Amino acid sequence: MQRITPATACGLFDIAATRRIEQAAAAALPPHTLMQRAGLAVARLAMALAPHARTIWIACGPGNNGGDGFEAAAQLRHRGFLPIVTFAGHENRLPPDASASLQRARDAGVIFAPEPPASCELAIDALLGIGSSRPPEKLMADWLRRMHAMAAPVLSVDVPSGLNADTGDSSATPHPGALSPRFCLTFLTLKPGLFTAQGRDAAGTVWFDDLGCSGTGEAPAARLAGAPADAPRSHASHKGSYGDVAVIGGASGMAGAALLAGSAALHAGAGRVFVGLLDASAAPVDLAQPELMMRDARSLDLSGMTAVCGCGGGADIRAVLPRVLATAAALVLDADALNAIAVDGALQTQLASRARRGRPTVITPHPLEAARLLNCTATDIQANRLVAARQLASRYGVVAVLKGSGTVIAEGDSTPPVLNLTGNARLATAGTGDVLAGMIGAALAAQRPPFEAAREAVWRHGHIADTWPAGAPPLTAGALARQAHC
Ligand SMILES: NC(=O)C1=CN([C@@H]2O[C@H](COP(=O)(O)OP(=O)(O)OC[C@H]3O[C@@H](n4cnc5c(N)ncnc54)[C@H](O)[C@@H]3O)[C@@H](O)[C@H]2O)[C@@H](O)CC1
Ligand SMILES: [K+]
Repeated sequence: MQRITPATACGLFDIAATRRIEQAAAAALPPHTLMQRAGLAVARLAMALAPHARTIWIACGPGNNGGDGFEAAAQLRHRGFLPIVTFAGHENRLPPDASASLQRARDAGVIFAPEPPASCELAIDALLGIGSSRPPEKLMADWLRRMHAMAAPVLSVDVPSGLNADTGDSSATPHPGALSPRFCLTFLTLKPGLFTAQGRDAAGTVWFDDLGCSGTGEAPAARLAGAPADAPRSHASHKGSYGDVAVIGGASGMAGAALLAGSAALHAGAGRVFVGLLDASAAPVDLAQPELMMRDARSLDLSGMTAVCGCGGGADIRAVLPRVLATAAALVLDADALNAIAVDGALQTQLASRARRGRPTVITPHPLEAARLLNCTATDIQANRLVAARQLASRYGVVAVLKGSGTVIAEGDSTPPVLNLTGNARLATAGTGDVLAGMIGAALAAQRPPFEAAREAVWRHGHIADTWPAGAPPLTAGALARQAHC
């Protein structure tokens, strides 16, 4: 059993692949073995999470996920615990494995109750796993609501009930805000839906058990990003070794966004950083950051530079975009640049032509910006973030960074997208997106391949928030930018 952390780098498998892996594993083992292993693993984690629990409530559903719950109940009872099982199903319609486990729970003396206990020290959600086919209703929905209203930790078996294991969508399922601590023990494969959209909030800390069935010929649907390797600088390097970044943005009243991106690029290690402001009346120097070379946006020669375009650009960014798209050696497009491209077919054609000319581009939309670029709604984007990121990447010939809980980084169709696990709600403050754009710009300027540049910068950006000291003042975008080297 392994706890998944932001440093974990491994493949994620969709439901169809997981089913094939499960069938192959079950065929190679004596009957009922997988479910016994799954139940034992649940019982072990339950005992570790609540070693002194008097009451453990296990809510079991009508399929094999419920079977894992019965099996865990039997194992816990054998070890002296007093699990209380509530069963939302019909005994005579259970699949064979689950039916055998129900009998084992009865034989072990497990208590079956018609109603959940009023309180417990641990609740185990074994209602629905990868066989969930519609939002939980009536009894199941009621039990889930009660479970998440309790202060006790919740341990989800395989998948939080009602969560789509492929997409992380659980918009119709009662998984209310962060009340109780959440854990999820998932089997055989790690599923992408545990790590993006509503998946992270619903699952909490994820544990993985391969049930002794390691090794698979299946192709992953996505991968976890994992921590980037350190990149030591050679002694003989100089500022030219790390490239030039030009931030283009900062229309009237919005210079701060461009300065934040510039500061982030600087602290992330760019050799030189120019800030080309769209507001011609802006101050000629940033006294707090004199390293930033302030220019008029229209005067910069971008042919040897990485441009970071759009931060605080407002409507004025439209006028400079044709030249930026045509001339920037490498490019990060954010915010207002993305909004301008979304409504302009000529700019879209120009963007797509960059890939054919061998000029790398990374785009960093949040879900609403992504929706504008794909001509759909933010709800559509959130319903399948992996697919949306892939569509962005292939339609525009770019590396797409779809921001949000479980940021997705996608590149074309040949590479599986990557899901990033760093970051937290501290980043939900103005300017943090500008900082990310600047960090990606610095990595591109240092000649990192675009997919790697995006993956590494996204990981580091979130890691700063994850390691921000608990008692320290709130994380601001300026402070985030100053930590961009971490
Ligand atoms: N078969 C095996 O040997 C193993 C199965 N495993 C477990 O089995 C799970 C998959 O089992 P199943 O394929 O039986 O699927 P589930 O147990 O996830 O659920 C399928 C059942 O729930 C019903 N259902 C779906 N959505 C519902 C809803 N909203 N309201 C009410 N009923 C609903 C379906 O009609 C079906 O009866 C995995 O997630 C995992 O927990 C693991 O124990 C590994 C081994
Ligand atoms: K479950």
